[in-house]
Amino acid sequence: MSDSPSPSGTPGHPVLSSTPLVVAIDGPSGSGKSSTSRGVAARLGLAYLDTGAMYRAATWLAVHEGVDLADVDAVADLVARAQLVLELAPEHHSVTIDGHDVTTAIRDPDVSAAVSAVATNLAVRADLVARQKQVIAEATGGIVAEGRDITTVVAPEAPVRVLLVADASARVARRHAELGEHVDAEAVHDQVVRRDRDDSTVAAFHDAAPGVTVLDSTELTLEQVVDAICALVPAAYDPAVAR
Ligand SMILES: Nc1ncnc2c1ncn2[C@@H]1O[C@H](COP(=O)(O)OP(=O)(O)OP(=O)(O)O)[C@@H](O)[C@H]1O
Ligand SMILES: Nc1ccn([C@H]2C[C@H](O)[C@@H](COP(=O)(O)O)O2)c(=O)n1
Repeated sequence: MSDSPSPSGTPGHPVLSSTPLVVAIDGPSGSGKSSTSRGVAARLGLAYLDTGAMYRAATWLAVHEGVDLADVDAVADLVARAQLVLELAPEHHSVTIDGHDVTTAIRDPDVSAAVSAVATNLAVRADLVARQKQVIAEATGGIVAEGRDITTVVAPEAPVRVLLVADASARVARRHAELGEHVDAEAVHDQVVRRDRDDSTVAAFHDAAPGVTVLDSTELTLEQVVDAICALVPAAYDPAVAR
């Protein structure tokens, strides 16, 4: 609980912030960003923005339209013209691009294997970052946004910024458990380790920027991670959840 008097409050009774709460969560693949972000959003009654889903949807569209992912201009032009709609409720966050519901399809292994080619397309990044900023600015009830560059590029002024990390072995094991033991171990390793290496060429998500809280989830349960992030919320936003 804040003990410094706010402009018109008194010690211990802060004036609730009039600006919507933004929680920014970055981290490598398999660190638990999506699960954690959905949990924090549900607990705090906030919207939820999965920016990775936007890059995945853009990738799905390019593949669906038969565009060569190496043709960066063609991909950027296609994405710029695309209508991308995300449902922002944490419990059902659908993704639609140009009228196609791709909520499930964007999680397919072929999309996971190809998405870095689109995520490292700088013109696509500029386009999707602008859209992400607009979604956050329009989230009048507050929002949790997760990805790789939220704490540094998309929402660097967010009052709560977290870099969620975990040991590579834990991240690979979690993703393998999620996909099923039948999935080839090499493919899982590629989805986690190789993709992070590619992604880190355009977004700095291995080291925390100044003011960003690093949270290592390796030895924590999902619930413990959600608790730890909710505890970072300044009292000015909601004393009930800042305890
Ligand atoms: N703290 C945790 N302990 C154990 N398992 C976890 C924890 N956090 C998340 N998981 C599980 O690990 C798997 C990956 O989590 P999640 O998809 O949230 O990671 P992510 O960082 O969003 O990955 P990506 O960026 O690749 O989408 C899921 O099955 C999830 O339930
Ligand atoms: N803000 C973001 C979010 C995601 N990406 C990249 C990283 C992955 O290659 C891909 C999909 O993300 P995931 O769904 O696995 O979190 O998009 C990015 O570069 N910036």
